[in-house]
Amino acid sequence: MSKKITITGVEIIDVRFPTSKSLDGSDAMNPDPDYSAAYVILKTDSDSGLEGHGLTFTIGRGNELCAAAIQSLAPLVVGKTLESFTADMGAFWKMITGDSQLRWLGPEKGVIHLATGAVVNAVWDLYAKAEGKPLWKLLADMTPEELVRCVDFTYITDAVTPEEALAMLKDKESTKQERIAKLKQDGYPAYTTSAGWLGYSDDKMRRLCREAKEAGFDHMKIKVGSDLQDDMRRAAIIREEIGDDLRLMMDANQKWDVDEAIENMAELKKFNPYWIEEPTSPDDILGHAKIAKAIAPIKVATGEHCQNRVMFKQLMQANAIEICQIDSCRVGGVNEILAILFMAAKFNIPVCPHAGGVGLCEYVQHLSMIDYIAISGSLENRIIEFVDHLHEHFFDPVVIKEGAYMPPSMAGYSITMKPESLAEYSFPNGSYWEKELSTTL
Ligand SMILES: C[C@H](O)[C@@H](O)[C@@H](O)[C@H](O)C(=O)O
Ligand SMILES: [Mg+2]
Repeated sequence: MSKKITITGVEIIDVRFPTSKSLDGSDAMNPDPDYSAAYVILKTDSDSGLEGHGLTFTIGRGNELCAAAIQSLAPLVVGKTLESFTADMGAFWKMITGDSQLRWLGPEKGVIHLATGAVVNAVWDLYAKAEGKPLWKLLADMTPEELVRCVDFTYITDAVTPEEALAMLKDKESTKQERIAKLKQDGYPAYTTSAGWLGYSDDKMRRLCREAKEAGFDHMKIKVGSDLQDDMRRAAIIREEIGDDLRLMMDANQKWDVDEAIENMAELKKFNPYWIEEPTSPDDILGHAKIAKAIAPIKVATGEHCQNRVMFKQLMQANAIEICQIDSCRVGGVNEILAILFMAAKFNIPVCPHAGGVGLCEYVQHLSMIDYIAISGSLENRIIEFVDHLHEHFFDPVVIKEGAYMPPSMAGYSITMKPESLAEYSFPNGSYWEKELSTTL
């Protein structure tokens, strides 16, 4: 970085896509999601017009609360230089989450933390753009010491210490380039949820299963949790389409009580599910542990609603999760994700990020790649979720080849949306919503 870059302002846009109309993204708990983003643009004084973009994902109503919380965080970054942050990214994160009056709203959970995710990710996007590198490469080029310094270890040193994290990174340092070469060659394995949304008709589900298989996917996920008999019927159809060899995952989106989850999985096990995702409340650590014990060898997966690293720590310590589903903007952005990746590597738990939303595929590919390159060093049982919705709105959309994510090459965090998309889908005054709301009034 040559000249210092000052953040001069924050633009916040409430963007909503009407996915509930096609039932894309529908599940047992969320029957009508409108994939939405509280979107942030960090404006700067750079000569080349550099901006940092970030978003946090919601499913529609309430997106304005996240936008308002981002507004509350804005004074913490406006008027500061990017260099003052990148000199110590761990300190930057502590500053953003440490404002005592705003911290009262969490701490580190709920709307304020979703907003933190958007702002922190926008700073990382700006950093990566200023360095001319995709985010995964920016992180991969850091020394072990630099990467460890990005993390706030507060509340997790009983699970992993900075010294242990450093040792993990040093252990993988000499073989990093081999893994980068492998990613460029074969990509990072993915699974698809696109066929499995609950609101889809049987015919559509069958067609999408066939298409996914032809596209090279060998893992698929379906939604369960509305009605057991219907879950069994749909699982049977999917197995008929994909055969016995492909891995099938199930996602209950928090629908069940603990014992109900155990009972229902005793029935659904005949379809040989690889994992059951969010079987119950995301806050019920002991409940997850009970389920995991009862339904083994079916694995318990969770994380898309796990609010911070402290909850992940407890899930891991209690043997309550076997698949860690990080979410790029539910927790406080890249820094906190790194903390979770260190813990997952320590506990030997595969990380399979959550990406069912808008922009989440674009984000999480970078996170899984840095996990493979520098932290866990492994692809074993690791797959990134892929959903085939709304990629056309991004400048640097994901590239999937033969069921795998190819490493992005454009500078930044791949999350920059096209201005015309922002204009059309901003709520409620974008051209799409003006028209839609005037006809529904
Ligand atoms: C409402 C959303 O589409 C969820 O169903 C989705 O995030 C899902 O849980 C997933 O695992 O992708
Ligand atoms: Mg899910």
